[in-house]
Amino acid sequence: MSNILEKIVADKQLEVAQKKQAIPVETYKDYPNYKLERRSLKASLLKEGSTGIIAEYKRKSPSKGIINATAQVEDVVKAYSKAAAGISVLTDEKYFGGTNDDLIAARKVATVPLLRKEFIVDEYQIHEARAIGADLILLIAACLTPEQVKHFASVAKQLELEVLLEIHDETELVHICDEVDFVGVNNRNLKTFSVDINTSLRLFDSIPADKPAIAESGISNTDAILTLREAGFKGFLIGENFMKENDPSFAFASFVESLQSSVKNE
Ligand SMILES: O=C(O)c1ccccc1NCC(=O)[C@H](O)[C@H](O)COP(=O)(O)O
Repeated sequence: MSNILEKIVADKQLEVAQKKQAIPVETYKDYPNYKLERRSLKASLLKEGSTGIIAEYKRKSPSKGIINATAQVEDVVKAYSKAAAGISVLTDEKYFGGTNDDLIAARKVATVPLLRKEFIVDEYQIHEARAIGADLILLIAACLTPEQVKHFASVAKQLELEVLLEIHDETELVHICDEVDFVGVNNRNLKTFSVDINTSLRLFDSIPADKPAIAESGISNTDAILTLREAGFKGFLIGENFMKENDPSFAFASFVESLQSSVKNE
């Protein structure tokens, strides 16, 4: 595990232990969003004409510090909903400046599936994800054993949540199991924070054909999407490229317009 992941995971374990005392897991069934019907990212990604973009609401990050301290979650999520296949909302507060309330607010206005972007280290957080209104969860291979991935993914399935498994390199391919719906390749090296979409391109052939592949991080132009799409990727997780602008909604809309016109001219 990289140093940053080790720190995040250690903090998360502590946070979850405290939360379990404060909010018993059984109480999550009473949350209004627990009862909502779930949306499928798989259906949305595979829909004819999908942009494949999973647009992320991200205030800050370990690699960049503050990215956007003013954009309101409802405004951004409403704009993303117009053309994204899905929306990712970070709920980690310490490192990413997110909260569960961001996801709850996003659920009120989103019309596409919502990914709870969180460092899941305990099945408690999967029940919490459903309670706040997520449609899918992220499992990060670098923080979990293959057995934990299998177990957490089956808990998610019981709760009707889809599962995105994230890998960073070849050594993490062993974490792929039947219970995960998508395999994401994160292009960010967590030791150096450098991003390189060649990581996705290199790993694509090792991803089982029945799991839509999602390229994550460091996507900053439409050419990258065209290259990744050509290689076979169905999804493109993009955060900073939109959130670094004063108006992420406008940045997203312009990006989509440029993507659609390059597709027409192909
Ligand atoms: O973004 C970071 O600095 C980071 C550091 C350590 C662990 C995870 C991190 N990012 C999480 C993500 O996966 C990204 O937010 C997501 O893929 C979007 O990436 P980007 O488009 O580069 O903002």
